[in-house]
Amino acid sequence: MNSNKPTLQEKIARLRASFISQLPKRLEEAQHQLILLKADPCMNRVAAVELHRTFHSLKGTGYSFGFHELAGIAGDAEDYTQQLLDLPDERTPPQWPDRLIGLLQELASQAQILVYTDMRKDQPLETPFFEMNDSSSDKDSKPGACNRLVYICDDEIDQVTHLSYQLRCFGYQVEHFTETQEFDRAVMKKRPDAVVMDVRFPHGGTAGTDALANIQKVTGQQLPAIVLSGRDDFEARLSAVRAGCQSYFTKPARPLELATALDEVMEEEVFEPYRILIVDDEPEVAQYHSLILEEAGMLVHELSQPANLLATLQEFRPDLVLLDVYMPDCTGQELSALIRQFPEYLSLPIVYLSSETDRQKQFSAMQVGVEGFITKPVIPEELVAAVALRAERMRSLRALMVRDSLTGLYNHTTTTELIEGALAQAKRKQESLAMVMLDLDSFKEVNDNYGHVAGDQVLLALSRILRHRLRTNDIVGRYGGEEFAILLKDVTPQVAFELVDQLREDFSKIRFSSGQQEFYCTFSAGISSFPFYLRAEELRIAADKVLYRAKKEGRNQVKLDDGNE
Ligand SMILES: Nc1nc2c(ncn2[C@@H]2O[C@H](COP(=O)(O)OP(=O)(O)OP(=O)(O)O)[C@@H](O)[C@H]2O)c(=O)[nH]1
Repeated sequence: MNSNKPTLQEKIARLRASFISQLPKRLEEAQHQLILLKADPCMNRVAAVELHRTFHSLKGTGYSFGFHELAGIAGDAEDYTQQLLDLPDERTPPQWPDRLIGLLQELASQAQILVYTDMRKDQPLETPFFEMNDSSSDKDSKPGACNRLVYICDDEIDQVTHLSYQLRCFGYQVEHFTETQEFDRAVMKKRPDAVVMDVRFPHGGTAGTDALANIQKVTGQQLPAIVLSGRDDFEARLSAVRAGCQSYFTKPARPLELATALDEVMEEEVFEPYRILIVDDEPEVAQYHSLILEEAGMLVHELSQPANLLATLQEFRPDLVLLDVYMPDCTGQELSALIRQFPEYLSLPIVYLSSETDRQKQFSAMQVGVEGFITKPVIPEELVAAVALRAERMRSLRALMVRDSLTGLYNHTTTTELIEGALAQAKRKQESLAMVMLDLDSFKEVNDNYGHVAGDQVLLALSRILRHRLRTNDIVGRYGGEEFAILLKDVTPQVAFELVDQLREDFSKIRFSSGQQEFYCTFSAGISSFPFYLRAEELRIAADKVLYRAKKEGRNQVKLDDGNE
């Protein structure tokens, strides 16, 4: 029996994901139709009708799935194509190809944003009896808003006040309690995203961890929690394990370490299922393996017709392919070789799932760049483990292509592409944008005085602040070594200035440590804006120029471009 039957929400989520994955292909087709259209001086009506249909379908499906931005552009394109179709040939305006090319470019930018967003999308939390914490929607709407809610429970008021202050600098919304009873009441009223709990309280040596264990017992749900305690003995640590706490820190608190641990416990709740493609000509066999993997939380697509493989790869975007070796139309070996003909699938893990036990035949079948061989009948746990391990590696590899490995922010190339896309969108919506170039001050000295590892901690802390304090639809990238590029959407230059200046102030108060030494760090930033500058490169140069001025005038400051540089 399949206990993992997808809910309606999950089915819709799958359909949305599939729509997103198909977008590049659809837009490619539209581009092809446009080329045909352009090639004919009298406008090829057949291609125009086809193009109209494509825009129409993108609009309809886009709205159905809630992609209003994309659907809006497709709607404009549809209207414009309809106007062209309604005109007699001799009255077609000369600028029509440019207008359509522009709209198509906007659609491509929008599609790119959706694809990236889809790669980093979170699953909603299931909190049936707690009041839903709606702070994430704040984050999307208000520039610079704090987001994730952390409860700190500790009876040492000085510790708590200082730690709350530092964690707020990292972008958490923090509430603190000095008594466990007060903490209990707050949790039942509003579930936090994570908890920092002390162990010892005046009324009990392990009263803090006991309170957490009790909440779990009463509600049946585990709160993501870490311990920060003055105790460092076996009993205290064991009580933390029993209360389900993921990390244990001893006082004094090191805010960056705690922020990192908090991120980890919160991220554990985010799970995007591995996407597995099973190619097997026997549907029942495919279904059986599919059930095992689905039971382990994976998303599985079964394919019995190898001829549909390429289309399926493109649409389903699997993290791994499980291939039967012997099929009537072609062999697994041939299919693997075919997959490897495409550069984009060179790193896609392929694993054979076959009843072939002859080691020699297995070995020769793997010569075409196949990762592994699992023999039927499978042991379910082994199948799940082998697939999960390889799929995870594929995920990490994909992330590497888009993100900077140290900070997890977008890398230089991705940042530049996303900024171009956002600019096209702002032009269409006639919204303002702010571009921020941000650079750590005297960072060489930090490395020289406290070591490269400490320098990396500073980079991590700054990226964490940027990620948490900016809205999810803002673009934050690591542009170079100690330089960051940020694009703030739909903000006036003044609002952008105030926001970045507040970040600067908060960041300057974060206490870093390296061995016994403690130090603080600052950054300088330059801001330029659209529509004052119309092109991405102009925006960057202008922001860079004022950043240079901020450095020259003493660092630890933000400068706003006024067009006079
Ligand atoms: N720890 C660490 N340091 C890095 C990384 N990338 C670049 N850096 C260092 O960043 C420093 C940048 O130094 P400079 O360009 O001289 O600038 P600065 O010392 O920050 O001085 P100003 O920008 O003028 O305030 C160099 O020492 C680089 O080695 C990294 O990933 N980790």
